[in-house]
Amino acid sequence: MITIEHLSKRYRQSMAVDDVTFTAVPGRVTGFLGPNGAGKSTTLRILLGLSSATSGTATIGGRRYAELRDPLRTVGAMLDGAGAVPERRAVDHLRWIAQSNRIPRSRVDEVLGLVDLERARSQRVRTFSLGMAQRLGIAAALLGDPQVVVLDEPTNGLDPAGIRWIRTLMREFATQGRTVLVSSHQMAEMADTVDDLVIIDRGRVLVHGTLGEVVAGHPSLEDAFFAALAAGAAR
Ligand SMILES: Nc1ncnc2c1ncn2[C@@H]1O[C@H](COP(=O)(O)OP(=O)(O)OP(=O)(O)O)[C@@H](O)[C@H]1O
Repeated sequence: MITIEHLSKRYRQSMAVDDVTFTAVPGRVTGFLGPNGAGKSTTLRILLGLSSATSGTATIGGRRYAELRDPLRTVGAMLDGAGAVPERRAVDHLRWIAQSNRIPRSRVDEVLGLVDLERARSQRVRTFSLGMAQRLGIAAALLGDPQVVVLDEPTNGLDPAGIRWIRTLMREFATQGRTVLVSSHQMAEMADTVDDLVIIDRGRVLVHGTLGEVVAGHPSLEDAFFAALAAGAAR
């Protein structure tokens, strides 16, 4: 379970994240939806120990990232695509992460299979298409077989087949009882993918509920989203 409580992050005069509170629970896909600059990545970076909070907490299973005994086996994350050295071969990228986290080498072959990259395993990352790089990023996130999966805009730049693949994968994770938190600014994709939804704008949570609750009373998620943004701006 992911718990964000009264989380704030100030950059000089502006609040990138402003008193954000929500949870993402096991067995469900939680969408984190907001326009550019809303504070999604900042929240996720704090959750993953890559940035510090000004105040409040972000925990995974009740612990801050820095307090996790075995982080990669607890939470798998993909931020900014593969995040691999371009000259490295895909398999070596994964082996390096596995080795530095005491994960058996055999798991590298397993995750390459899970993301359907076996045939590209010896290819250098710089030759990868965007979709392949996203798959490699997901493979790295899955190395520790974590119960919590965090994906920051995983479908950015993907073709419809890639989007469908990621959607199916997230659904599988949830069915397996994992907690899935996925950020996006694409509404159609969220409407097809998530169980629960958090809408954020200008660092503040505007709506948090099940997809049905958020859309209720609106013709579509897109309408609900813009209504939430307008109501937030008027506050
Ligand atoms: N290192 C930084 N220094 C100063 N301001 C920052 C920094 N990182 C983010 N910000 C600001 O914080 C706000 C939130 O940014 P963030 O990247 O979290 O948004 P986002 O919702 O992930 O947007 P996007 O969909 O464009 O990725 C923005 O106004 C951004 O300019």
